[in-house]
Amino acid sequence: MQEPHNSSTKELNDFWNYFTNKIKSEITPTSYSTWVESAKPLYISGNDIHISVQSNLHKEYWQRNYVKNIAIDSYEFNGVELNPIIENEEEQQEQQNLNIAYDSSTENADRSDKNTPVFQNSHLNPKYTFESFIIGGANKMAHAAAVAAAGEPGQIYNPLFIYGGVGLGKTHLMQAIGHEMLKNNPNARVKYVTSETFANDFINSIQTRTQEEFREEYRNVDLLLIDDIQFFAEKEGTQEEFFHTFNKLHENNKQIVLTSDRLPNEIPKLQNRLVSRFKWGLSVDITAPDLETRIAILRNKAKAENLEIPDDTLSYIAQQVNTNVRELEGALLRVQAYSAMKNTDINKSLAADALKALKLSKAKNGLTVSSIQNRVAKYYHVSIADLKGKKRVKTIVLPRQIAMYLSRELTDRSLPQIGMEFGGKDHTTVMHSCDKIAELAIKNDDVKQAIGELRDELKN
Ligand SMILES: Nc1ncnc2c1ncn2[C@@H]1O[C@H](COP(=O)(O)OP(=O)(O)OP(=O)(O)O)[C@@H](O)[C@H]1O
Repeated sequence: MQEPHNSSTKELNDFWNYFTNKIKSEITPTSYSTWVESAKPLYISGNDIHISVQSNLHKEYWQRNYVKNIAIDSYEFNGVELNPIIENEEEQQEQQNLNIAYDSSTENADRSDKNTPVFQNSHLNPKYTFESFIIGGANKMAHAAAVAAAGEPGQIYNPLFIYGGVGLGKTHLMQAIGHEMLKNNPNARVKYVTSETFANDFINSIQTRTQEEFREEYRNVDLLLIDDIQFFAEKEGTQEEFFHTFNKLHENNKQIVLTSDRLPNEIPKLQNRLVSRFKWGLSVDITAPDLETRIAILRNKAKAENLEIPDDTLSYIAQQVNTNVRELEGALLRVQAYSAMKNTDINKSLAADALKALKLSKAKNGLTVSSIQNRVAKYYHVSIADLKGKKRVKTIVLPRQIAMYLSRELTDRSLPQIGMEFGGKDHTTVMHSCDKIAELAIKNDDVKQAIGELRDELKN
C-alpha cells in the first residue's frame, strides 16, 4: 500500500474500519463481499481520500452509492469531511507511474507540505492523453492546435482557447497537452485547475492572508490549464486576479490553455480586457462527433476496458447516442454492467436490451426525462441545451432544477440516471436540485404554481 501523504496509516485504517463496518450493517453479505470488501483505502491527501477498487464497474458502484456516505461518515468520525477519489486498479497503477515520474524530478520534496511544488500537483487524469484521443472531423482543428501548443509551448497559440458543448472532449484535450509537456520535459511545471478551483484558491488566499503563496503557485508555472472558464462570469475579483496571472505568464512566454462552453465574447460579464487577451491566441471549437468517430471512440474504450464487443454492436451503441461523448461512454458502461449482471457476452441484442432500459424507462404514466425537459423548456422559454448545460444564470438554473425535480417525481429514473440525462451531471447535483425545489415549492408561490401547472400538463 502506498504511504499516506499527510495522515497516519493508523488514522486511515481506523476510519476505514469505522466506515466499512457501518456499510456492512446496512447491506446484504453478498453485496458487501461483491462490492465493498475488495476496496482498499490508499492514502489521504489534504481532504481527499484515495480509494482503490477492482474494476470500472466497482468504481461506478462506489461513485453512485458511497461518495456521500464517506463525506458524512468521515465528518462523524473526526470532524473532517473527506472527499473520496475512487480509482480502479489500472488508474492507480498509472497514477503511481506518474507520481514516480514527477517525484524523480524533485529533490526529496515533502509531499505533505501544502505548498508542494505545483508540478507534483498537476491533477491530470492519466487517461486524458493524446494517444487515447480519437480524432474526427469535429475535433480535428482543436486537436492539431493542442498538439502544436504542447510541442512549442508559449510560442504559437497563446492562449489556446478550446470551446464547445458539454462532454465533447475539451478537458481531455487540454490535459493531453499537460501530459505531452511532462513527457517532453519531466521538470515542466504544469498546473491544471477548474475555474472554480482557481476562484476558491484565490478567495481562500484572501481569507488566510496567503496571497503571496497563491501568486507564487499560479504565476510560476510553465503551463497553466484552466477548465470551464465561463464560470468566471460575475466573479469580479477573481477576474482581476486572473488578469494579472495571465499577463505574468504571457509576458514570460508560458503557455496558457483555457476551455469554455462558448466563445470569450459570449461569456456574460467577462471583462473586455480578458476577452481581448483571449483573442491574442487561437480559439478552436469542438462539435459533436460523427458516427464514424463515435464508433472509433467506443472501440478504443472497449479495448482499454478489455471488453470483447463485435463491430455491429459498437455501431449500434454509437447510433443510439449522438451528442455527447460522456453519454456515449455511459451507454457503453450500461451495456457492460448489463452483461455482467446477466453473465452473458456483449452482443447487439444484449446492447439493445440494456439501452432500451435507458431510452424507454418510463414510469407508469409513460413520461420520460426527455419529455419533461421538453415541456419545462417550453414553459420557461429556454433551450434543451441550456437545461442540459452548465450555465449558472438564474433564468436557466431554476427551470433546470425544476426539470430534475419533476423527473425524479414522475419517472422511475435513479438520481445518477437523471444526472446523465442532464448532460452528465453528478447524482449529488440532482439530489441538491430536488431538495432545493422541494423547499421552494413550499416557500415560493411562483415556483409552487409552476410545478403545479407543469405537473398537470405532463400528466394529461
Ligand atoms: N475524441 C475523443 N476521444 C476519446 N475520448 C473522448 C473524446 N472526446 C471525449 N472523450 C471522452 O469523453 C468524456 C468527456 O470528455 P471531457 O470531460 O473532456 O468533456 P468536456 O468537453 O470537457 O465536458 P464538460 O463541458 O462537461 O467539461 C471523457 O471521458 C473523454 O475522455
